[in-house]
Amino acid sequence: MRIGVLTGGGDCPGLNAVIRSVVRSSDNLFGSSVVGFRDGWRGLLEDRAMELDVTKADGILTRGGTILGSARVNPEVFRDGLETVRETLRARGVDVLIPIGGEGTLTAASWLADNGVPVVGVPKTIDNDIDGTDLTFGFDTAVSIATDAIDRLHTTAESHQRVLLCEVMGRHAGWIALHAGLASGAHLTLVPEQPFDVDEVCAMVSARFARGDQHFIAVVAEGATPKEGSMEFRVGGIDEFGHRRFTGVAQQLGEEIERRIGKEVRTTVLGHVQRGGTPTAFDRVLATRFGLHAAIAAHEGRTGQMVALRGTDITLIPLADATKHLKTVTPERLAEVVSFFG
Ligand SMILES: Nc1ncnc2c1ncn2[C@@H]1O[C@H](COP(=O)(O)OP(=O)(O)OP(=O)(O)O)[C@@H](O)[C@H]1O
Ligand SMILES: O=P(O)(O)OC[C@H]1O[C@](O)(CO)[C@@H](O)[C@@H]1O
Ligand SMILES: [Mg+2]
Repeated sequence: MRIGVLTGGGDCPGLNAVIRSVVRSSDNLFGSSVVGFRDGWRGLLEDRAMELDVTKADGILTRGGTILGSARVNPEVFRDGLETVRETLRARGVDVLIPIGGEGTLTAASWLADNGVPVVGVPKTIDNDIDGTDLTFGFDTAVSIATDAIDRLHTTAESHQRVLLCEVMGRHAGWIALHAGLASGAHLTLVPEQPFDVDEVCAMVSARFARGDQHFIAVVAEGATPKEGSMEFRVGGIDEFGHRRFTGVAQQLGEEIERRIGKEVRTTVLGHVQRGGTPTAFDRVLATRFGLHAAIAAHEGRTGQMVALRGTDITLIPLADATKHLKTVTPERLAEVVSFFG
């Protein structure tokens, strides 16, 4: 058999570990060859093929990023290219394609499956917002990086009796903010799932300083927004790939806090630091297991599916089910944080 593999959407620590695992297990268990397609779906539209073998996959387990490159392609352009995709796969002799990506890549994979292309999806994203899997690889790494950064912000904020806002990634889901906030003992966590009230934020800051505390740390997910009418908020429209353009919610909130209560605020935006570099041991293991089980599913003809972590087991779920909804932070999980720091 011949397997195709590509990485789509934003990169994520652990992508190379999946690629290595697909290559090794296809070779060792089934004697199959693997071809990679560079730069996400663009690789299939433009036949950017790259032969992969055990030697090429050597030493990439610990490397961040993706040796195949990644890209975003306008969804309409991709759908218009269905015949080209089929032709590329036929010409390269691919029996089953393994796309590794976030909700967009997996939605495209599900659509390909509906159109008769054999695929087995692998979920990736630091945002941890793919439904049907308990976790995605990359999330643990991103939370570790954010936690380390916030730990450091605590001491400098204390020294200057400042309010420090740390903006972390999380387009639609606040999982990184929630976990990094809990792990680092932040005083407030703002997530996209629950618009914040600036009056309440200012009241919390004032109350903390009034009782003699020396600093205030808030973790703000990049996708968080103020409640309607709560403050003036600059929005950035939609980019060519259908994603909201962010305009720096933490910076805007910081300016508003300074204006309202006169506390000195500093903002740190962690950005792509959260996505770069080597994956944690946890993410290496999860990515490796996903790659192995995706290769096995492909060889068993169990296509139209996505590998998923359920408890400690790797299972398969239909791509159509996994891409119906995003997995967002539940009110119960948010309540845990509020009850702790309130
Ligand atoms: N509804 C769709 N139909 C067809 N193709 C799609 C669809 N949604 C996304 N895609 C394709 O999948 C690509 C990757 O999607 P997207 O940019 O959302 O990244 P992702 O895989 O969700 O990863 P990230 O977590 O970084 O967002 C898109 O650039 C587009 O080519
Ligand atoms: O690297 P880009 O294309 O700016 O994408 C950033 C987005 O990708 C993610 O890292 C993963 O979905 C989000 O957290 C973030 O909003
Ligand atoms: Mg996406």
